[in-house]
Amino acid sequence: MKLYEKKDNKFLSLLSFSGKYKYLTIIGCILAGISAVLGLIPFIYIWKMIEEIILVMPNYSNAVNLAHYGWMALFYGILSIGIYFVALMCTHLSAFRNERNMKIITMNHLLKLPLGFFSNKSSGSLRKIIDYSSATTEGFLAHSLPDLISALVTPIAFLVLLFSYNWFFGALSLIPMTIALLILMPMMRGSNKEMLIKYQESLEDMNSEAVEYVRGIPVTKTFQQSIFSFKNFHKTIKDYSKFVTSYSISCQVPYTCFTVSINGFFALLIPAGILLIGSTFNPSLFLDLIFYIILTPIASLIMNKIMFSSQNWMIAKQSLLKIEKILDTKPLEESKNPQHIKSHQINFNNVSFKYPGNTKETLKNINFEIKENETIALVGPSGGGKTTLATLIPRFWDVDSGEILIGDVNVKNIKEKELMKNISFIFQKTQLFKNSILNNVLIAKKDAKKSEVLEALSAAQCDDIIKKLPDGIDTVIGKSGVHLSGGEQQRIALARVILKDAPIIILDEATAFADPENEYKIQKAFKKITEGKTVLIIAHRLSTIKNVDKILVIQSGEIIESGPHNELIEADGFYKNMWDNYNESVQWKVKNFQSPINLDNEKEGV
Ligand SMILES: Nc1ncnc2c1ncn2[C@@H]1O[C@H](COP(=O)(O)OP(=O)(O)OP(=O)(O)O)[C@@H](O)[C@H]1O
Repeated sequence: MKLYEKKDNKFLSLLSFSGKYKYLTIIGCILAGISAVLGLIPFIYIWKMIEEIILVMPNYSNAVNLAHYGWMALFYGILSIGIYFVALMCTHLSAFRNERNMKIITMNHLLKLPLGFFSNKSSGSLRKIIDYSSATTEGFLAHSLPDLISALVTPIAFLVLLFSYNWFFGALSLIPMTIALLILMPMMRGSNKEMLIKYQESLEDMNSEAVEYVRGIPVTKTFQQSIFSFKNFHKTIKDYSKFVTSYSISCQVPYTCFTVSINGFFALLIPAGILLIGSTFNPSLFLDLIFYIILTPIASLIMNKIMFSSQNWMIAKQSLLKIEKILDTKPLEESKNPQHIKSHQINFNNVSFKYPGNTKETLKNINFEIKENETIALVGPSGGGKTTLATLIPRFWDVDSGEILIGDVNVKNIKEKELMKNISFIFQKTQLFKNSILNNVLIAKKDAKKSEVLEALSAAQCDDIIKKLPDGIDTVIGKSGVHLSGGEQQRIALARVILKDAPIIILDEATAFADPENEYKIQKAFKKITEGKTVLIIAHRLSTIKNVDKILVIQSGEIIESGPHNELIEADGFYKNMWDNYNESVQWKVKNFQSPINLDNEKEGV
C-alpha cells in the first residue's frame, strides 16, 4: 500500500500516512462510537433506580430491582470504558505509525531535494515544521478523532432517548442544544477559522523573534542597541497580545452564549416541569422530569468535545499543509540513462537561471569553458550572480535553459553520487560538527587511515591547531574549553577537501578572515588544494587570482568581460577599474595597519 497520497480531502491525505494502519483508526473510531452509545445506558439504569425508589416510597423493601439496576449500570459503564480503552489503543497505534511515517517520508523527500532548497531554510525551522506538525497530527488522530466521533455519534442515541420518554421534555431539551450548535458552527468556520490560523502564525512570529533576539544579544550589546534591538521582539509580543485580546473579545459573546446554552437545560426544564406537573402531583411526569435532568448534562459534554476536537482538527490541518508544502517541492530529476564522467572539463552553454519564486533571471545566457586542470576566477560586484553560477555545477539548482556539461556529459545525466564524488565545494561559511577533529575530516573519505587524515590536516596548515588541543585530532570541537577561531575552522574544513581529493574544486573565497596569520595559512592551503585540478574560484581579493588562466567578470547575471588578468587590464574596462580600486584599498590597509604579512605576498598572491 502506497504511503501518503495527496488528496483534496485533507483528512484522507493525513490518514494515508498511516498506510495499512489506517484501518486501525477506522476500527478505533467505530469502537469509540459504540463506547459512546453504551456510555448512555448507565444513565437509564440510574434513572430506573430513582423511578423504583419513588414508586415504592415509603416501602423501600419493595424496591427489589435496585441491585440488578445498579449492577447493570456498573456493567455498561465498565463495558463502555473498556471499549473506549481499546478504541484509544487502536487510534494510538495508527497515530504513532502516522507520526513515524510522516517524519520518514518528509526526511526522505528532503534528502532528494536540490541542495539550494536548504539555503532558503534554516535547519531549525525545518526541524520545527517536521517535529511540530507530526506531533499535532498524532495528537489529533490519537485523542481528538475518537472524541469527535463519539461526540457525533452520541447525539443520535441521545435524540432517540430524548424522544422515547417524553416528547415535550425532549423537545425542550433540544432547544438549548440547537442554540449551542448554531453558535458553534460559525465559530468553527469563516473568519474564526482564519483567526485561529492567524493566532498560530502570530505565536510562531513571536517565538522566532524571541530566538532571534537571544541570538543577537552579543551583537546588539556591542552596538549598545539594547532598546532598539528589543523593538522587533517587543512588537511581536504587542502584536500577539493585541491579536489575542481582539480574538478573545470577538469570542466573548458567542462563547458566553454557547456556555450558557449548553449548561442552561435546567433553566428551561425545571420551570417547564413544575408548570406541567401543576398542583396535583403526577409521579410519572415527575419521573420523566428527573430522567431529563439526569440525561441532559451529557449534552454539554458532547458540545465541548465537538468544539475542542474541531479546533484540534483545524490545527492538525494547518500542520499537514506545511508538511505538504515541503513534499510538493520537486526533487532533482534522476536521469534514466546515467552516464559516467570521462574528463573534468566544464562547459556552460547558454545557461539561464532564476530562483524559484523569483520573476527576474539571476543568470542570463552564460557561456564559458573551464578546460581540465584550468583555473577560472569569477569576479564582480556583490549580488551579480557569482555564487549562483558556481552552485549550478553540483546541481544545488537545475538550470532553466541551456546546459552544464562535465566532460561532455550534462550534469543532469550524472548520478548524484558520482557528481558529488567529483566535486569539492568550499563554502565561505564552514560547517563543522560537534565531533572530534578526526571524524570531522573523515566525513570526506570514510575509509581513510588516520595517517591520511594527519597528512591532510598538515597540508591544510592545521599542525599548530592540533598541537595546542588537549587530545590532538581526537579532541571534540565545541566541548567546554575547546573553541576554534573562524580561520582555524576553515582550515580544518580545507583538510576535508584535501582528503577527498576531488578533481573539480569550486572555491568560494572567504572574505572575513580577520587574522592575517590565518589568512596567510589558508591561502597556502588553497594553493595545495587546487594543484592539478579543474578549479572555479569566486574571488573577493583580486591579488589571489592574478595568475589564473581566465577571469570572468559577472555583473547583473551576465558575463561582461573575460580573459586573463593582463588582457583585462589592457582592455581598461570594468575589471581594470576593480583592480585599481582593490590596489588602492590594499595600500590604504598597509598604511593604516602594520600587517605581519609580507606585502609582496599580498600583491603577488600566495
Ligand atoms: N536562495 C536564493 N533565493 C532567491 N534569490 C537568491 C538566492 N540566493 C541568491 N539570490 C539572489 O540572486 C542574486 C545573485 O546572488 P549571488 O549570491 O549569486 O551573488 P554574488 O555575486 O555571489 O554576491 P556576493 O559577492 O555578495 O557573494 C542576488 O540578487 C540574490 O539576492
